[in-house]
Amino acid sequence: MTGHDALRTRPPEALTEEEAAAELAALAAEIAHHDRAYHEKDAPEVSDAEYDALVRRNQAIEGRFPELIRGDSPSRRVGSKPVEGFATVRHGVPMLSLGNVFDEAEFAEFCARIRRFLGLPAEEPLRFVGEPKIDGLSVNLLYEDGRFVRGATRGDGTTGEDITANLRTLRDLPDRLEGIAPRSIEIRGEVFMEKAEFLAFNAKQAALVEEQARRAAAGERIGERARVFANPRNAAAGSLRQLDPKITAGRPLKLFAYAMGAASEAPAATHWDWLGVLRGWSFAVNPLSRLLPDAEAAAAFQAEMTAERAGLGYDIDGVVYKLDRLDWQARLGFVGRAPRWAVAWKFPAEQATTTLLKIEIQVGRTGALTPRAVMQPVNVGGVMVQHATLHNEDEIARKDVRVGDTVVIQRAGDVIPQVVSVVPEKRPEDSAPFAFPETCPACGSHAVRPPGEVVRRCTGGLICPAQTVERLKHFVSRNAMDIEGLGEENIQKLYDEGLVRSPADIFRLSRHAERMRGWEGWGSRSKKGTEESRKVANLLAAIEARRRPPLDRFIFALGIRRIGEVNAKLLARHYHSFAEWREKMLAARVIGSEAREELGSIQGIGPTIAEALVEFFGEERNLAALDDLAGEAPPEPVAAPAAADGPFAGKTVVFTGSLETMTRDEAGDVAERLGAKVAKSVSKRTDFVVVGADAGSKATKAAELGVRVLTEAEWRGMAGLG
Ligand SMILES: NC(=O)c1ccc[n+]([C@@H]2O[C@H](COP(=O)([O-])OP(=O)(O)OC[C@H]3O[C@@H](n4cnc5c(N)ncnc54)[C@H](O)[C@@H]3O)[C@@H](O)[C@H]2O)c1
Ligand SMILES: [Zn+2]
Repeated sequence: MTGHDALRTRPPEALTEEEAAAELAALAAEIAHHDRAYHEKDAPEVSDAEYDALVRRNQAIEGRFPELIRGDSPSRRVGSKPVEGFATVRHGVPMLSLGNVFDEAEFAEFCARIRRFLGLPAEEPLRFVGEPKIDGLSVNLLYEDGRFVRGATRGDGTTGEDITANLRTLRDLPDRLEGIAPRSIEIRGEVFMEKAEFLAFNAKQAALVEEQARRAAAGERIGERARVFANPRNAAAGSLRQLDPKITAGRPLKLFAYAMGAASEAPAATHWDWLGVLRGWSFAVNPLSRLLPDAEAAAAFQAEMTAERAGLGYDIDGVVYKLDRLDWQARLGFVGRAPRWAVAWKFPAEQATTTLLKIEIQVGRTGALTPRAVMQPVNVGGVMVQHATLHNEDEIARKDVRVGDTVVIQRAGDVIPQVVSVVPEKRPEDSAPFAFPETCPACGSHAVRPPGEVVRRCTGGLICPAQTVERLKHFVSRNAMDIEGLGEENIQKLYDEGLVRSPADIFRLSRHAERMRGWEGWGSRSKKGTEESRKVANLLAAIEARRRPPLDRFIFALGIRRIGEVNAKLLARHYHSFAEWREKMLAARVIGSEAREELGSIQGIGPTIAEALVEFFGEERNLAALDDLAGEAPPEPVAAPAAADGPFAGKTVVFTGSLETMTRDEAGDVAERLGAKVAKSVSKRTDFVVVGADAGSKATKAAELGVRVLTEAEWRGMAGLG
């Protein structure tokens, strides 16, 4: 705990003016940081409950020391600045935030303030409209002469991001207002994602992330990175703020309309009637919204929504209460960043304490080890919870979570429950810090964690059951062994039937031909001579055709971390035969060995790639599977690149400086394919030096030695890259 956190637990009355000023400064910085993470990056670092606690602490201190309120106080700001890449839109009327209340007493205070301001007697009932507060992204929709002309995010409240094209992809957004519409009107509402849609969408994103991680590990270049979102709100915001509206169109977004901004004429006198007008214009209005005759009805509605919350299709974090009379709203106006006439009555964060029974380690399809808490089942806000995420090894250490601990878990809008903290006073005496396993629970192979990465991974790629199917799919894929007819579905079937457990098994399938013909769709109930009855024969023939794979494809097919096609080629060309490669890799396991140095000296093979190879060969069981495979499908040595004719055939080329259109490794690969040798340093035997930006001494040396120097454009031209 930092000294600052310690201060925070003291009531504001107990602070000196100096302490209060210091804490306000720290809070301003911290809240601004979280605002950026949440609003600009859609990637919050703390839960909403934790964030709200900071905001309330700030309010409490400001309430006690009003003269210390800072110019950049979080109580004066809304959201965050629009991000770059979007045009900005100035809202006709600012889009603000909402004040919060957490219980009946605070709600009563809110009502009392309204009465005081309007000079209403205590008997005068306050009529409200209650609307579930969906956790989404508010948008401002401008209609002119009944046509949708522009849509924007809230941004910092005054200016937002222009997301018109993205909004047009929403099915819930009418392009035209039917019937009579004002000349100009701003309509406001919430864009959100339903829970089930969010889960399905995020699962797809998670698979994409894994896939990209695997491809990146294999040395492939990845375009835009996929990401998983912390909650539906961030997913909706991230989806809506895409520079490419086609991406938005593919996301399951919904819209509920609920407010009015600037308008050339007022279409209603009460908020409730206004919702009716919106419905008439065929906007979706939340059907749970309700007209509440007085504060007691509001409190009853709050209780009702608290009970119904868990069963709703979308996340809500409270209920918004708006004074129904628009003339009163106009008189009340705004204070700071929120209207005086509306408030968000938030639900308490859904937390519960229970006992941690076990920390389970799950192995993902790419070998990632992820920890999961198994707990004594407990009711959290109406839902029974037994599992919670522990994120990763570092998180467990940071929170010092131990088996047997009493833990606080939370479902604060987030769909996957999290372990927030442990209750140290309740820790059993004999407890020990959790030791994250260094072997894979699925296969027993070493699990390693490369420096700088948070994820520990199983190295038993070829034998780990958790990874087998994915590995096998990669093994047979087009750029690897390229076995026709052995797609993902068939691999899965062969795996499920127990016929294929390792790559070598594929080459032993002919032994099971009879059995395979018995499977439905594989030739059983089909007439002789049909496509289906030939399926098994075709498949076995396709496998036979790959029994002597070229070494580079063979190496790539193994799915070793960081060994993509390019690196596999480099290795195959360098070591020439399988036997040589295997022997040198085994020898390279020793740090400082000659073989290790040789590996490191190959142009294009850096230390992380060398490390990945050594890791793979360091696992005895990988070696057994590899030898088994090489016995069934012995790889063909790779001939030195054909000395084609052309400007680079048989020449020695050096690349220096940074190229704009490709990495040096990629350029080297191209040059080799054209029959050139790629060298690292310039000598008299060098034929060409290709110079990129910031080229250093090599360019100078080339000039001294009279070696021909090429610009990147000249090199591309000569290499036929256009
Ligand atoms: N975890 C973090 O790091 C982090 C950071 C910043 C903000 N937050 C969260 O964001 C929220 C605070 O941000 P805020 O300024 O948007 O305020 P707010 O969420 O308290 O209230 C304003 C917002 O409520 C939404 N809303 C939903 N239904 C509505 C309805 N029927 N009528 C009117 N508005 C409705 C609108 O989007 C509006 O902009 C809090 O929930 C906070 O916890 C979290
Ligand atoms: Zn494993």
